[in-house]
Amino acid sequence: MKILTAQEMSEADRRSVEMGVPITTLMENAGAAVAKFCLRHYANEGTVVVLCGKGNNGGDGFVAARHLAQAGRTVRVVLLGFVSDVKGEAAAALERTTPQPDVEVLEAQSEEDLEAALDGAALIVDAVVGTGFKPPLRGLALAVRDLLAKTAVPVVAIDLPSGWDADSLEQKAEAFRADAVVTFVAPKLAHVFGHLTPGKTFGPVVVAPIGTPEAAVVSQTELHWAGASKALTEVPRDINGNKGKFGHVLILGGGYGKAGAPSMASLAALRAGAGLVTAAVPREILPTVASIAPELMLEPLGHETEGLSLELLEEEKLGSLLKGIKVVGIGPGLGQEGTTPEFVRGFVERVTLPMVIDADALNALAGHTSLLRDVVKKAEMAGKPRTIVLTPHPGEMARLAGMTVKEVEADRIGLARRFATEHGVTLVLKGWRTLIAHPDGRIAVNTAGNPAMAKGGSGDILTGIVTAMLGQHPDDVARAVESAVFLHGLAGDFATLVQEEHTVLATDTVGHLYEAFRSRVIDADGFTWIAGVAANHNKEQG
Ligand SMILES: NC(=O)C1=CN([C@@H]2O[C@H](COP(=O)(O)OP(=O)(O)OC[C@H]3O[C@@H](n4cnc5c(N)ncnc54)[C@H](O)[C@@H]3O)[C@@H](O)[C@H]2O)[C@H](O)CC1
Ligand SMILES: [K+]
Repeated sequence: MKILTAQEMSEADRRSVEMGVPITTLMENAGAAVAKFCLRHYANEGTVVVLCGKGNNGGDGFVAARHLAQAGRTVRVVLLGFVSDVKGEAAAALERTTPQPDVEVLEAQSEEDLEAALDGAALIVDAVVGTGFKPPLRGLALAVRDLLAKTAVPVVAIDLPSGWDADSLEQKAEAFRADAVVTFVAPKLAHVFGHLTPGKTFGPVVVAPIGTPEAAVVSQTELHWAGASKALTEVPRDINGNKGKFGHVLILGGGYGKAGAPSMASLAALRAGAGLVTAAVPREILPTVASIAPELMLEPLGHETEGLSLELLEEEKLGSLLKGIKVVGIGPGLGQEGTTPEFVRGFVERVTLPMVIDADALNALAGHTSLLRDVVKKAEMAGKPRTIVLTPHPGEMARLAGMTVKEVEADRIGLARRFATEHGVTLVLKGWRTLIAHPDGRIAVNTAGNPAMAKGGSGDILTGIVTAMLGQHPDDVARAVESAVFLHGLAGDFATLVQEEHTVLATDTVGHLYEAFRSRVIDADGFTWIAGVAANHNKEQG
């Protein structure tokens, strides 16, 4: 699903009208969608107060109010201003709403009016201002913001929490509080990158289709939202499939005191559907790694203190290590001792299997990234394109790109895109809103996951999941990687529903992977949950 700027959204509306879908229809569908969301998720009795501005966001609010009243809810529309000031489409929507005997319309002129209007509300719908917001927030809207901050009544925002700039990557103090957001057609930048409360992830953000023709939605940014692909998680495993068909994964890593990393990557690969998983680790830690799961197979590598032997790169030895392997995950716990970095570079050069490169294997490539470009080019010329996925955190990215972490964080999108296109690789830049940059320049943004996952081991788990997904879907690299990243985040979100962010361990997320695979981001009403999907599923099941 594309991610749009406010400008692109208004162009989509304009094109939509040209293509024969009038604003009236869009507004009717938008308001109906909001009502549907409220009825399903805030089904409690009690008055719904719909706070409306005078623009089209308010128009959506009038339509929502009508549907809520028709569904039997007590509805109070509170207009910030006079009915006579409402013009155009919004006025028409208000006219379609006011014949409803059950909809009370109040014209609020003061803070006192607002306070009285909110009295006894069981649910508040924020339709004060949407994409038409021009900062700074002014007039009565300021008073509304302060009242919402004080009350515990749930708030559902239409399109955007009022006062939030659709293009802003950072939430400003201006914006209203919201517990859920229903937006339309496609997420805007703020829905994907924004924090509602600084440092805090926030509840459901859903995208409702409102009849805008697909062709009307054009995005220049090449940014899209990375959900788990239904095609990859919903389709049952081939009934005739055997373990070979689902990919034999090799996790190569580990070192003295670093048995945990390859263990966790292997465990995650097993849980993410790989047919077979082999961990190739230094002989000394082999028994420890083996103990993570009896399903795991093991291959001993040489002594770790001198680093991995370059002899392993000899054709015969490599051939025997990689026999039957479909995809390699290299790096977790590998260390940088002695010859190891040189081994990694030789491995990347010689092994043409799809490969996920993480941790110390990434560090081995710092200062040698031209190697990536060269092997990718060479393979392309030979007509056998390579699949290389790098999974750096910002520190590893900084080393790879030869810059500081601060510089990486200042332009994550630009840097990820440049690196991926220049080197012909898929780059998973981890952190708040992990980015997946594809070699063709497209970028997917992951919205699943939470601060519980900012812990050691998380990256190893991700490497295992990405490797396993690639092993199962080697011809669908982009979707396999995006799905893996999303599933990992979602598993973390499910974990925090039963534990606290402080207590969740990386291995705990593996135990919740099944819930991530099971969950659907598109609900029964056709809404796409770009945030809050775990909480929704948990509620439905509970
Ligand atoms: N395809 C779609 O997504 C559709 C979206 N719709 C909805 O329309 C709004 C955008 O409507 P627009 O009329 O352009 O603007 P707003 O209603 O968001 O804002 C105008 C309104 O707000 C007041 N205002 C502006 N800035 C401020 C401020 N700083 N402080 C206080 N008040 C402010 C202004 O005075 C006006 O009264 C979009 O978000 C969707 O919700 C349509 O339904 C069509 C389809
Ligand atoms: K709003």
